[in-house]
Amino acid sequence: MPLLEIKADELAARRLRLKRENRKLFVRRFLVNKAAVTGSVLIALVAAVSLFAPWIASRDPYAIDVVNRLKAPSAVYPFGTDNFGRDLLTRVVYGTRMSAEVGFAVALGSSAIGLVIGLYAGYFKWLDQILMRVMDGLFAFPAVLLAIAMMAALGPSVGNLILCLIIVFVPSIARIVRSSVLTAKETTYIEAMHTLGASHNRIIWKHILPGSLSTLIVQGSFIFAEAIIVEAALSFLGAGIPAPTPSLGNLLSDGKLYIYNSSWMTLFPGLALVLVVLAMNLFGDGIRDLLDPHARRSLTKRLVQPLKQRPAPFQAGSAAADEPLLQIRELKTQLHTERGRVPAVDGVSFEVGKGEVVGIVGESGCGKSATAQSVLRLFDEKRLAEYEGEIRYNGIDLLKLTPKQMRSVRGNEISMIFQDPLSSLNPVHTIGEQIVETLRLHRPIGKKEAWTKAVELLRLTGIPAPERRAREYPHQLSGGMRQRVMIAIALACEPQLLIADEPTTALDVTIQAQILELILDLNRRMGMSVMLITHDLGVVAEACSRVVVMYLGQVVESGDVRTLFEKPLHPYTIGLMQSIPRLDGDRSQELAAVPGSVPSLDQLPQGCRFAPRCTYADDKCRTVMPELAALPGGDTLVRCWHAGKLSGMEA
Ligand SMILES: Nc1ncnc2c1ncn2[C@@H]1O[C@H](COP(=O)(O)OP(=O)(O)OP(=O)(O)O)[C@@H](O)[C@H]1O
Repeated sequence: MPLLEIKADELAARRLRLKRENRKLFVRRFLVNKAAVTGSVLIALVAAVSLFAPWIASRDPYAIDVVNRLKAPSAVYPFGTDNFGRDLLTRVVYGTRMSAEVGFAVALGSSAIGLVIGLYAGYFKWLDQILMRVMDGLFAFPAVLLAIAMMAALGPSVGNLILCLIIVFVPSIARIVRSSVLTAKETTYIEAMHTLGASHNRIIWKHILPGSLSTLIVQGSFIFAEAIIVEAALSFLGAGIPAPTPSLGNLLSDGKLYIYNSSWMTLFPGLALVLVVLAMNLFGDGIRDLLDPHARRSLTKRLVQPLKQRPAPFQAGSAAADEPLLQIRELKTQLHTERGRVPAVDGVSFEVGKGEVVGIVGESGCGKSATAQSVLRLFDEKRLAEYEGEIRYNGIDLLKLTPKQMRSVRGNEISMIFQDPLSSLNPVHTIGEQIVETLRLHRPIGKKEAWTKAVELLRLTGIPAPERRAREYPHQLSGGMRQRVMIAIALACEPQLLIADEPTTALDVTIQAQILELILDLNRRMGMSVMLITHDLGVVAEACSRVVVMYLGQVVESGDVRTLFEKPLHPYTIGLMQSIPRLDGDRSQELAAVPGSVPSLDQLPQGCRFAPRCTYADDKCRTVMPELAALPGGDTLVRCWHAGKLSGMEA
């Protein structure tokens, strides 16, 4: 039976039904949001006035009629006339249209430019320094003052006004978008997208942008309102739209001299200004609530066009059948941190065979995750990390691949799952969309087929009602379910190697056992190799055939699980084993923990790294670093001067 069973017709019908339900739900939520409804009604009114201006006000907005100057509102002139006898209703209608056009153009222009600047400045640190300093410079000037200065230089015209206002408002959009990018960048789901092989541009536009959209739309609508106010202020001061073109600012400016005797000249343009600004502000507030990613449904799909680009394919090598799938040789990963250059991984060597489960153990900070991240080259190679050594995957050294080739390895050949499934999933995309994304990133398949596969993958990982779950967002699922989803995403492209970095740590005990069983079951059924990173030696004993014990960036002991657990040779492994609670142990006795704690990487001891915590340490240990080597007649590799002596002792 094929792994992913397809029931396309049934799924398509359900999908259509769910789409309709989503739409209905959005409309219902919109209708109960008073601010959004009132704002939208007012905007519709302004839009109608702007579009149908010639029909609403049939008089010529420029026609001077001195005989009828300064006429009070009446049946003939509902808003009265101005100092040139022009019909004020007509001028307010055309003025509103002009102001709305300026507001719309400025909101659109500044949002588009500010969005691009904010996205790239937030994502690339080096660009941030340049772009944000320029933005800060512009932001330091009060909006009106900056606009006046630019208009004075360019000269008054509608086009120049729009250009100046776009420049004035770009910094506020850029700053807001940038800060939402900085927050998004911290989340593990963006890291997870790197592990799945997504390019920077794809991550920015597909995964970070949706999270910034609600902020952008809200801010855009406020800028619409603010641009109209600044336009009015500039025109009022004679530095905006040149007279006699009607704009709300010009009308207020015209009325200021007659405010005491002909107050209608300022009253009606003033009311129109309040109406437009209020409409945009109410709309912005309402939309902010509706677009909250935790409350909304499938809006992102409509707002974001999927990007089509795919990473260049990685030509998998063909290692001999008996050769290990992954061979790590003398891997060194130096990280440039605030504490200086530190060796997070320091000469690590081990192998993962085809279909094998290898455990990596050690206390927190021993370099387990750093080793895993190095295999997928997840550290930023421009600023943070330098790699040395070899990481041979199917005979090909991953350290020699280009970034593009590396992207096609991640999520495709080698997948990774993390300990916190919630932060590894994108909150603004449904579960199904995220699996489809991974599939389409590496496989030339259509959306429909990818969706069917996504549902089957969810079924494979034991998620009940997978069709419904695929439509849900990460926050709607329990921790165990989310980890199953992460596994489904990791398995989407049927990788040959799964790196599971403490996949059960964030889950409760019964769920931990289920997730572990699921990983092992998939390993057995799909023949997929697994690199299992854990603190839990019990899990290693149960699940792995070989184990690698790490301490301070180095392998201190590695070998066959049974042999190593029966006769651990390194004092650190012995310490770790003694700290495991035993059912047959004496419960009145405290569990022995390894004394002391893992030192920081910038304070590495001389000689054996474990010496300061080791009860067997002597002068030689404290001065000369032991090599990782097997004892005569043994297979287990150990890095200890006293291993020979310890091999004769009981653990
Ligand atoms: N991005 C990073 N920047 C700076 N230092 C880092 C980074 N990632 C890891 N390190 C450092 O590398 C060392 C090893 O960390 P690593 O996360 O690999 O440990 P670990 O054994 O996986 O621990 P844990 O079980 O807590 O995840 C630590 O000293 C850590 O501070």
